[in-house]
Amino acid sequence: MRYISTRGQAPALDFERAMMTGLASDGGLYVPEVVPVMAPAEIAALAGLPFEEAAFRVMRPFVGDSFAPEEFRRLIGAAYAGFGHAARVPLVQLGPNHFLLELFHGPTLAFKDVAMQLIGQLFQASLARSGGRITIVGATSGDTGSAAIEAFRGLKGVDVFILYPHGRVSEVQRRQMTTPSEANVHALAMDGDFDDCQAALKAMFADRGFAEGVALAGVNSINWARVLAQVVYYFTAAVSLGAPHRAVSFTVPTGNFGDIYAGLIARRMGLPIDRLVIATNRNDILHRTLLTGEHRKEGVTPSISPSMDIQVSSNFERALFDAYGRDAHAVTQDMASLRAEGGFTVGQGAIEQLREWFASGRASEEETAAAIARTLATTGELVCPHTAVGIHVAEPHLGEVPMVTLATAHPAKFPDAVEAATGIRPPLPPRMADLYDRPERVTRVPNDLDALQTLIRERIRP
Ligand SMILES: Cc1ncc(COP(=O)(O)O)c(C=O)c1O
Ligand SMILES: N[C@@H](CCOP(=O)(O)O)C(=O)O
Repeated sequence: MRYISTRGQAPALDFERAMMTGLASDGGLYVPEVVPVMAPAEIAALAGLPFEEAAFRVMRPFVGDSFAPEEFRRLIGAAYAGFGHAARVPLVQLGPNHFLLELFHGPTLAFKDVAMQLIGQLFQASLARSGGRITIVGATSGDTGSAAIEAFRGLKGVDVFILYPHGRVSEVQRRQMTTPSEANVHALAMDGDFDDCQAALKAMFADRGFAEGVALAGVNSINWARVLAQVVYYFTAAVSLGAPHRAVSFTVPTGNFGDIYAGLIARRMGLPIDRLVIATNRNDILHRTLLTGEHRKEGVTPSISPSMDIQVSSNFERALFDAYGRDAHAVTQDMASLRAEGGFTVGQGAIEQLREWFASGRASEEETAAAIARTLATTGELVCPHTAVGIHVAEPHLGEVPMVTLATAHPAKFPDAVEAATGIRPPLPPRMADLYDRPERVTRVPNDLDALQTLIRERIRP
């Protein structure tokens, strides 16, 4: 299995090298040259399997020779052993044909753990083979950072630097990133918003001297392995609702577009997904793009679903590449316009294709809060604000086909928003009960590439 860049200039790589490389050297994102298809019988055979075995079967064709089957099985087992639910990603019924897919039973209480725990295992296995060391730099609006720190804290041969927008993550998210005491963890509170953090990260990859000098690695969803691990739960959820004999729809709270792109891959692999609905908060560039065909960023506006306060959605590039019929030149031009002019018009054929693949909607702040309150009143479920965005957007699509809304974080990560909407302050799980007592360790950093690179060079350990 080979991976190619959406910009067409970087060398094609195998799974392991694409994973360890992160962003392609031409600035593009790696995608599989060919998406493997699962036959209906293979999909049906996933029913009733433990999550780990289903994960192995869904991901295995993408991995090629990078990991031997038994090693890959063992790494998957280790990744999910610490999840707090036997099903790993359980489905909960909200209404007659509406289900929540709870993706927050991992160690840091957000869906990012599902992929990050696996990536941690895969990176360790790869580094043990090569004997190398790496510098992970991640950009986060709150959840990727804590998941990455949890997956890589204390590991030999790895330093992990996390850039988060100062003052724009929840207190729980911040403390999850600033309280780990391991010397290889570096929480950096940057002036700016998430888009600035992600732009700084991409600029570090573009500076090949820096990237090679520090052995830069990325664990955001720019990394194909992140997307791949997220494909799995579309299969497990759909199969438990009757796929492949019956189609299932999904609504996905969306920011950086990694999670919903994983859904597109699942559909392309043969999973009968009817609607794939993008749910955005007030930072609604993706919804506007589908409505108007204009992909134009406005400033990021803080919201009560802060992890989705994103206007430059990295993985949209992967969807565009596919929508343009894999025309790397068209993607490269659009990305240049996004950088230079703040936006571009999606080509006519491509926008029609995207509208065929995705539906979309947005939730205002009031609608998000109302969805939290309404869900509690009608179902007894307390949901996080990101999940509430999904529920609000999913509701008009409810009908004959079962709808699965992705519950992307635990409500206790966002206690202020949940309490404001319901009067209930969700408690942290007992293992995190002392989070507010642990000392914090964080460095304030400017939005300045040179300063960031200097700090990283000085901090990395041999
Ligand atoms: C809790 C939560 N929900 C939804 C999202 C959106 O996911 P994605 O970036 O894959 O679109 C994120 C992060 O972006 C998140 O942390
Ligand atoms: N919401 C994310 C933003 C980064 O997303 P990623 O999937 O590209 O890592 C976060 O919580 O950091």
